[in-house]
Amino acid sequence: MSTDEGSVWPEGYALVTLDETDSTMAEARRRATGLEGPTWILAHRQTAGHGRRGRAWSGGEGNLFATLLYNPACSPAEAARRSFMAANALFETLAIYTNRDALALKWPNDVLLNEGKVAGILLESSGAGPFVDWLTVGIGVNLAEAPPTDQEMSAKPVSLVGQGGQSVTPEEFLTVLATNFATQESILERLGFARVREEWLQRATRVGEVITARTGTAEYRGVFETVDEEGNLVLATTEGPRVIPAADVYF
Ligand SMILES: O=C(O)CCCC[C@@H]1SC[C@@H]2NC(=O)N[C@@H]21
Repeated sequence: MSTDEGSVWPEGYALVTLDETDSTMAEARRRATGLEGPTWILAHRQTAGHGRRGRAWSGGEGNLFATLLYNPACSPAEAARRSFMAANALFETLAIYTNRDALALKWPNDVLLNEGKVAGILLESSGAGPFVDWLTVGIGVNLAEAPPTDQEMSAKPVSLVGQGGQSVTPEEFLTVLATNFATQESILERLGFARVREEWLQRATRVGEVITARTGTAEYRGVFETVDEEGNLVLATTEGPRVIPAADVYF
């Protein structure tokens, strides 16, 4: 498939486009049983979009609401590291439509534009054994408008257009994003997670600076040392190094 702007849809990936759904995550879950191959689900509107930690994810038509459903044939821990690949793919895609120096990645899986949150990533998987049965990589990008928020956010929402970026349709954006994500899969296959991590760290914000990580039950403040081989946040705190698997980060 090729779009008006000339981008080519990646081989081996199916695309389902919906005018409206509750959430592309829920839509993917419903389609997981009969899954024949990697499938991107794109919706123009969501009535019950959600983000990490059960937060609502809203936004009007013109923004991107998409989920990739596939079986990566790996353990749950390896599946979870796909969020770094999604972040790298998002960074590369957004860099086509705006100044790449204004973009940065924020652990664990936000993309910042001029320090505001322009995109979020949500992973869900299923499987009782050593391998996942399926993985969903949900991606929301504020292409056209930043949703209003009354929730506590660690970075205020911004939109691509609102920050002076080019106007792009969700279809065109997803075509480039899907291609960039497929490239990340082949980097993982050929060079391993170490290479994905290296790319992510080059684009990460606040490495070497003092940040705060809130886990829901505890708060840690320290220097953002790195992200380890498992994708954990590593903070140097006054009590020594602290390895954090999941948290919200505040600057
Ligand atoms: O930053 C976050 O909390 C993650 C946001 C993920 C939002 C996307 S929009 C497409 C997909 N469908 C959903 O309901 N959520 C994800």
